[in-house]
Amino acid sequence: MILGLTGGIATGKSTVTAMLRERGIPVIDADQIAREVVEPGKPAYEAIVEHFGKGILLPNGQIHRRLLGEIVFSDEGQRQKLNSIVHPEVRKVMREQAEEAEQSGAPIVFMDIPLLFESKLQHMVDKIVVVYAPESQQLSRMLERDELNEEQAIKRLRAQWPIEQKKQLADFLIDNQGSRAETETQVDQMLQKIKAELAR
Ligand SMILES: CC(C)(COP(=O)(O)OP(=O)(O)OC[C@H]1O[C@@H](n2cnc3c(N)ncnc32)[C@H](O)[C@@H]1O)[C@@H](O)C(=O)NCCC(=O)NCCS
Ligand SMILES: Nc1ncnc2c1ncn2[C@@H]1O[C@H](COP(=O)(O)OP(=O)(O)OP(=O)(O)O)[C@@H](O)[C@H]1O
Repeated sequence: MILGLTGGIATGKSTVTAMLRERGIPVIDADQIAREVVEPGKPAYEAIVEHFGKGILLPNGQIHRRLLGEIVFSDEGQRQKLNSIVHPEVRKVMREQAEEAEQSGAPIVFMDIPLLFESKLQHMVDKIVVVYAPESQQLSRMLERDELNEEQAIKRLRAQWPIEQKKQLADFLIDNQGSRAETETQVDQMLQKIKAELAR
């Protein structure tokens, strides 16, 4: 069974991913793949430099993510352009990794895809898990974690579907407003339900 793990920015997807991996469950990470496919020399890297110019590179030739983020989270057209370069490459690698995991005999595979709904990727998964925290907490966790000011954090929030909308579409909801321990309990309960479904 392939489960899509999604949510909003800073709702706790990586936190839940770490809990799943601790339990030996493979998780394919779209954000991680999105970083790998834009490394120097990769086709997406070349296309990004071609479109956005050498001004978005660091002195070592890597993409200046903060600067590119500033551009694409302030301009929807530029964001769509970046998405159209990066997303097909990400999907390709995700499919390859899912096949590998299934071939290795894993009965349950998670795919952490932040933009699962926005990119209409529901067809890639059997069930959808939404990691939820209210918008106010998304903002405060973003401000604490990332070196963003409030305006920049709000722009990132606005680039995604509202979390309340995603919450309505979940097959499994993990409410990550409380402590990590409370989230851990919900992860275990969800896994029990999934295993029971598989055994049926
Ligand atoms: C714009 C970039 C360079 C900013 O990099 P940065 O290191 O600051 O952020 P990071 O990649 O860790 O993303 C953090 C979060 O931002 C959100 N986010 C990222 N890209 C997008 C996007 N195109 N649209 C909406 N939200 C996005 C996601 O919730 C993601 O989890 C980078 O996010 C990127 O290349 N984005 C395009 C690819 C993409 O869509 N990635 C996310 C899902 S595959
Ligand atoms: N239950 C919790 N209690 C306290 N802090 C938490 C909890 N869950 C997550 N956090 C913190 O909130 C921040 C966001 O969590 P995390 O990185 O897991 O979110 P994410 O959904 O993966 O974010 P992104 O979309 O940016 O990749 C992190 O700094 C994390 O340590």
